[in-house]
Amino acid sequence: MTAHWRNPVGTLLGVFVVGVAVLVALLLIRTYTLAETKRVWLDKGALEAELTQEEREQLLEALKGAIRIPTVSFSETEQNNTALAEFGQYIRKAFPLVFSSSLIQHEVVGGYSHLFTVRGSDNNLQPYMLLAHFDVVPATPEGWEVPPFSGEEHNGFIYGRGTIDDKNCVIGILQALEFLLKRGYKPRRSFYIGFGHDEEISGNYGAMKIVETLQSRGIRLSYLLDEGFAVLDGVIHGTRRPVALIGTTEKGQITLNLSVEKPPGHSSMPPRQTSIGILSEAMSRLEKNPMPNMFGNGPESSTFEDLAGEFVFPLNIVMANLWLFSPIVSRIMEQTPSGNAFVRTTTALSIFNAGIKSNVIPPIARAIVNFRLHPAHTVEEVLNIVRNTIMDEQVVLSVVKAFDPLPVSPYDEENFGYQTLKRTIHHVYSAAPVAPGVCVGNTDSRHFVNLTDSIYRFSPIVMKPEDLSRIHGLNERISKEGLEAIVQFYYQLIQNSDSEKVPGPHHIPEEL
Ligand SMILES: CCCCCCCC/C=C\CCCCCCCC(=O)NCC(=O)O
Ligand SMILES: [Zn+2]
Ligand SMILES: [Zn+2]
Repeated sequence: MTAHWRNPVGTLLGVFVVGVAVLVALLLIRTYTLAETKRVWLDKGALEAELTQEEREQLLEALKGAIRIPTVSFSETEQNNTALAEFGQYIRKAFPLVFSSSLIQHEVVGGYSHLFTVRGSDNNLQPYMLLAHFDVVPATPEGWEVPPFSGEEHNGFIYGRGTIDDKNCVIGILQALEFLLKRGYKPRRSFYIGFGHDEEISGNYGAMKIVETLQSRGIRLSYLLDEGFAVLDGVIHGTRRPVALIGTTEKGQITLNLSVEKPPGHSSMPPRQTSIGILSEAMSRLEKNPMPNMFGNGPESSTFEDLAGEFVFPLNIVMANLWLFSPIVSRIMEQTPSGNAFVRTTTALSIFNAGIKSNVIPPIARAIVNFRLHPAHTVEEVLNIVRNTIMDEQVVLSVVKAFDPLPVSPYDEENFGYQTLKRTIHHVYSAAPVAPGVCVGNTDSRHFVNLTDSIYRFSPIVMKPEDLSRIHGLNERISKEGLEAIVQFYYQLIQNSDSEKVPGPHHIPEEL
């Protein structure tokens, strides 16, 4: 037996090797234990919508007609009101059974928004709500393969502003309900449908008025589903198959106005710095000094832990052991715009206006910066960081809009809304694994926090990496199959929501 003090290096090496072996064993045990507990369970959904060819055509035309109505929200104060009113007339014609059913009460709220009350047979079941919006952000033809308000079909896709955000959901919900009514469906659980007309600017005159209407009637909701995340195919690097993220919370927001005022004058005798130069430097400092990486300080960690088993080796080990690997993961995440949005408060310089004439020193320069707050940040904290980054008294800050990150909705096995969504996603999207996540964009659902604690942001669409830039960007589109899947999803969700029990892995679905 060799005395250890005679060979200390060998002893140290032996201890090191054993230590590494133990660590790897622990990592593997945790990885596969976590994966096992998150095993996807299959569940037969409710009755499928077996669409006839004529119904398929009807659905396509319904979306195309909706896209052709330019319901644009140009700015916080300017909308195409004529188009908003026209859209209301359009859906009345396109969905006659919905608008004539004795089970459904329809109201116009806030001038242009729509509220449907669908009466169920069992008053003991707490109602739920499906939310969407039909206003869209502006789009000019430059860069589009087809004109953005033509609704044209191209290579199996319908193109147009609103095909992802969010007229696809408006039409999908109405078409699913129209088909259900056509097949004699009568709901057990009452539900509400809300379509906002100003989501892209505030929701203050649409969604907020819907909230006030429901609150005045003493309504509490079992759960609420709005637009948001999606079935992500290849978006999360390293996942073996499409994964569905349900937004159980959403980031906060600050829309900040920055301005610099300086005396005007002749451009032939310019000052050392004009208002444009001063403001440009301030904006550049904000852009060059991103907010701190907060990965691991919010609910985003549970997204990856829940999905650990869906990652390829060795990422599955990494994601199951974020206690050890989160510094590496957070660095990788911040390399893409979508991943970066997941790990920090983002800073977007979105508007810059200045100057009145080429030979006049600009009297004022104005800009807008749009921040989306990570769940671990507050409005006050971010404004302090902004002030300390700009460090220039000449730059005047004024907050246009601000709200803290939203509360995290429950997503445990006992929550009816989350589990019913999960069950429906599994059925319609070939058992895609489901995980909770922080929705990086904002939605009208944030106004409903006093009506339910179970608010979920999920659009029933499949998104690939190249689709993310289509949202508010160029060539927004949806495939014909994708549109049918949307109808299928809501058709199933409405039926699944009739259950009085929280669906579990072995739940026997109700037959229509
Ligand atoms: C692990 C990294 C995952 C990152 C996944 C990002 C996937 C993004 C998928 C969908 C985009 C979310 C958009 C949410 C809806 C936004 C609606 C809207 O435009 N609201 C107005 C606004 O936010 O200003
Ligand atoms: Zn939008
Ligand atoms: Zn939207």
